[in-house]
Amino acid sequence: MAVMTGVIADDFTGATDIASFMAEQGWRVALLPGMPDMTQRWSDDADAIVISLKSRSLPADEAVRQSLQCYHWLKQQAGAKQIYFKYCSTFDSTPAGNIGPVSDALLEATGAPLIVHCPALPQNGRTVIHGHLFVNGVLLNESGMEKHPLNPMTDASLERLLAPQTPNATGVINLATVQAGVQAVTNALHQHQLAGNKHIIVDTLTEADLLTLADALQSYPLLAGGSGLGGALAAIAHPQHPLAQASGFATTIRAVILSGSCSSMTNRQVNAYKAQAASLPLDVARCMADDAGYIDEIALWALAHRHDAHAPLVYATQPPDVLRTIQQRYGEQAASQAVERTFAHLTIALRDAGINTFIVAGGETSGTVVEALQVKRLTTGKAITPGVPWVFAPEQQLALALKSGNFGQADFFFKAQEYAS
Ligand SMILES: Nc1ncnc2c1ncn2[C@@H]1O[C@H](COP(=O)(O)OP(=O)(O)O)[C@@H](O)[C@H]1O
Ligand SMILES: O=C(O)[C@@H](O)C(=O)COP(=O)(O)O
Repeated sequence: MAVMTGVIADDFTGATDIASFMAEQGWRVALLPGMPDMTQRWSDDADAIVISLKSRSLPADEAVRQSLQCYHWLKQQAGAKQIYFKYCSTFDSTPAGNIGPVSDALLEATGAPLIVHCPALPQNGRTVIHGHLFVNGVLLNESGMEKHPLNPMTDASLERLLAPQTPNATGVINLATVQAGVQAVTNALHQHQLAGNKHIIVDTLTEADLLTLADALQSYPLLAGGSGLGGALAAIAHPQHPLAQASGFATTIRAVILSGSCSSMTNRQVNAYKAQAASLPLDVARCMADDAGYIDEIALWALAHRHDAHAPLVYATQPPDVLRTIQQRYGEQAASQAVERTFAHLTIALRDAGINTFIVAGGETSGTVVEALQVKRLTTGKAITPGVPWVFAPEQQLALALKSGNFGQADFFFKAQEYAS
């Protein structure tokens, strides 16, 4: 079966985010965690296949290699007509990549004249005006994202952020043009193509702007950005399918919460939750020591709380000043790897002890957890909050909620459990 859109997502929360927005608009979405088997032909009915990689923070050449492998599979084995490179609505990247290098590799592979970048997600407060990214009306570099542990976003100009990541020329389609309608966008794209610009950033303020862009871009071979445009592509597509939301909760839900995001929203969510539920902070010194006894201790603690009214929370989440001290002591990469490794081992220990429901905060953290669980295929259920659906691994009988760092409100961890039924 030919698939309309093949999505290559650079992290796992991003994959469930775009899958959720597409499914809510009536698309049949297949969600594949990790790279598919290159020899396997796709034979199911799907409007979109979303592949989640954990490539956002990899060295650029490895991110490119994995993304291209997904691209070839999506084209050759699934017949995808359009390729969508899903990255973060806060443009998470560093001067080394990976948005520029992966986009350039996909440009070359597809032969597309240009790649359109639409990170905006107005429903969650991400907008782009004059090529500058805002989060809830605040410039990206003042939104808290400037303190991200792996990719601090210290500028809001998308052209300036892309410049060190690509040798190619960039351009912007401004809001006035987008709001002038589909033909104006089509003309502007043509002008950029004539000028030789390769990376075209589109301003987007509202849901209506997304629909205009989707209309203008529905047959474009190569798109990139957040989940907003993905949802809009599904919204304007025909035919629509009846909304089908999977459900796969175990009869007896045994849940834990693992939080590895240090975003400002996750800090609020952890603070709100730990005031009312059992919670355990990770000790990064012990994570660094990679001591198996530590994993057993945390797992036993979590299991002792599995019958509490609220699921136990294990968290590495820390406010920026504490995080800075930890990173200065151990190094950014080493500390983050130690924390991720601890979550991976803990996930396996908890799964082996009968935990069947994981609520996870943070994109890299979610990637670590899903990789540890060796999940092969996920189905998409109802959204707890925009961009965060429950997803299910039917073979392993697991339910997962993978929350992007800054998504949800302060009560997210409570709300996720209310939605588990
Ligand atoms: N206390 C901590 N000290 C050092 N690194 C941490 C700490 N807590 C989390 N991290 C690391 O920070 C990164 C957070 O990234 P991620 O999970 O993607 O969150 P977000 O979705 O907010 O970007 C992870 O690699 C995680 O292991
Ligand atoms: O586009 C988004 O904001 C999310 O889908 C996403 O990618 C979030 O990444 P993390 O905050 O690292 O989870």
